[in-house]
Formats: sequence, structure tokens, C-alpha cells
Amino acid sequence: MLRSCAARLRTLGAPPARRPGLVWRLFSSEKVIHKDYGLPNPSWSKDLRLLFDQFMKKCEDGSWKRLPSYRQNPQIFKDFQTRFVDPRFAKEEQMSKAQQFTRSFEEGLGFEYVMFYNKAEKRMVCLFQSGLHLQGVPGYVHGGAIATIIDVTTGTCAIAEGIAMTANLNIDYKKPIPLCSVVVINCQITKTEGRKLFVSCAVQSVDEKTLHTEATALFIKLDPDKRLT
Ligand SMILES: CCCCC/C=C\C/C=C\CCCCCCCC(=O)SCCNC(=O)CCNC(=O)[C@H](O)C(C)(C)COP(=O)(O)OP(=O)(O)OC[C@H]1O[C@@H](n2cnc3c(N)ncnc32)[C@H](O)[C@@H]1OP(=O)(O)O
Repeated sequence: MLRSCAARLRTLGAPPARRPGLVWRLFSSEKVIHKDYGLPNPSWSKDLRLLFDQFMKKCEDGSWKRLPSYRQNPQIFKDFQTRFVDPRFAKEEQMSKAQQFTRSFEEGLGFEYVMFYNKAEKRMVCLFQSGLHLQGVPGYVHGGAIATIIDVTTGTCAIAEGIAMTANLNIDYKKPIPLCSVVVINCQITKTEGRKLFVSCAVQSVDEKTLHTEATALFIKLDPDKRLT
């Protein structure tokens, strides 16, 4: 498994394939191309590509939607920044350089993933391939990296309902995740109580035979009249 990961990484010197990105126009003549990281790249294994294709098929009837994914703060957070980020701690110039943690690694070395959302079922599926720089004990993914991708998947599921932050995250690590393997992270909103969103999550192997991790999370929708700090 490790060897096949290394072999894939050797191909990364090749020029990146052209892939669609989001174009944000700042001024009429100025364009910034934002690369969509939720699309296949040369580091993706056969498993990840096969699952990606299966889920893209599920998108054809509109029940599932692939979520694009960018390094910079997504547009949905622009309002968050204005309302909740204290300019004393985060200067505008710094904020323009801020990156989503999970997208800040070199291609193939960190978190390679794509998420699919089913609005009717309030369900999010993340297809996740861990890179060599996410190692914890030798040959396995670090527990903090697993917590991170669970937080991001459950968080994105919650944020689909409105801007929210993690208040609580409980994780049961049942079986270690081999480094460079692909796992399927399945989560769903199970209950909503006022501003509280309860999300359950399971991390399974591609063949669904191994349950690696289970988690529950509580997200709180932010009150626009309350400061965070
Ligand atoms: C398909 C479309 C998708 C669109 C998605 C698009 C883009 C997504 C792109 C990127 C997604 C990135 C996802 C990132 C996810 C990562 C999330 C994080 O990591 S957040 C960082 C970690 N969290 C924090 O730092 C939060 C710190 N805590 C707080 O700031 C506050 O506690 C709070 C969570 C904001 C809540 O504070 P608030 O004052 O608003 O609430 P209250 O305290 O009044 O509580 C309300 C209610 O909740 C109960 N509560 C609060 N905390 C807990 C807890 N820990 N456990 C249990 N219950 C809790 C509290 O008792 C109140 O209950 P009640 O009303 O019944 O009294």
C-alpha cells in the first residue's frame, strides 16, 4: 500500500492536468482562478477514482451534488468574516492569505478528498485518501488527521443548514486507517433543536467490511447578535 502511494507521488512532477476552476472577477480586467480541489488529480488512487465516478453517476438525477472545494475561504464565509472575525486578531492582509487547513498540503501528501451532499437526506459523504504526511504511528493515519477530516465533513453537513461551529466532537477509533488507503466517511444530521445540530458519522473501508471510526458531533448555529471572542 505504501509503495503504491509512493509510485503515485512520483508522477506528481508532471504538469497538472487542466481542470475547471472557479473564476472570481475582482475588477472587470482582473481575474483570479481558484482551483477546485474536489476533482481527480494524479495522486488519486484507483479506489478513489472508482468511487468518485460512482458518486458522479448518483449526481445525474440531482439527488446528490458534488461540492467544489477551494484553498481560500469559501464565499459562504465572507459574511462570517465581517460579522465574527475581530480585525484586532486577523488583519485583512493576513486573512487574504489564509487557507483551509485540509487544502494546505502539497498534492497527494495530505488530505485528498471530495464531498457529495444529499440535501433531502441531510447527508454528506466524503471520499478520503490520506497522504504520507498524515502519518501517526508508522503506516497508519494520525488520530488528529482523522478528527480533522471528520470535523470538516460533519461541519460541512451542518453548515449546509447555516453558519455553525463545532461545540462538541466525540470520536471512537475502532480500527486504524492504513496510510494512503481510501475510506468513505458517511455523516448525517440526526436531530435539530433550535440552534443545535446533531450529526452522526461513520468511517468505513471501501469494501464496507471495516468500520474504522464512529463519531458524533454537535454544531451550534451562530447567533448573529453574539460575539465569538
Ligand atoms: C451543501 C452546501 C454546503 C455548504 C458548505 C460550504 C462550504 C463549506 C466549506 C468549508 C467547511 C469547513 C468546515 C469546517 C468545520 C470546522 C469547524 C470548526 O472546526 S469550528 C472550530 C472549533 N470550534 C470552536 O472553536 C467553537 C468554540 N465555541 C464557541 O465559540 C461557542 O461555544 C459556540 C459553539 C459558538 C456556541 O456559543 P453560543 O453562545 O452561540 O451558544 P450557547 O453557549 O448559548 O449554547 C447554545 C445551546 O447549545 C448548548 N451547547 C453549547 N455548547 C455545548 C456543548 N459543548 N455541549 C453541549 N451543549 C452545548 C448550550 O447548552 C445551549 O443549549 P440550550 O439552548 O438548550 O440552553
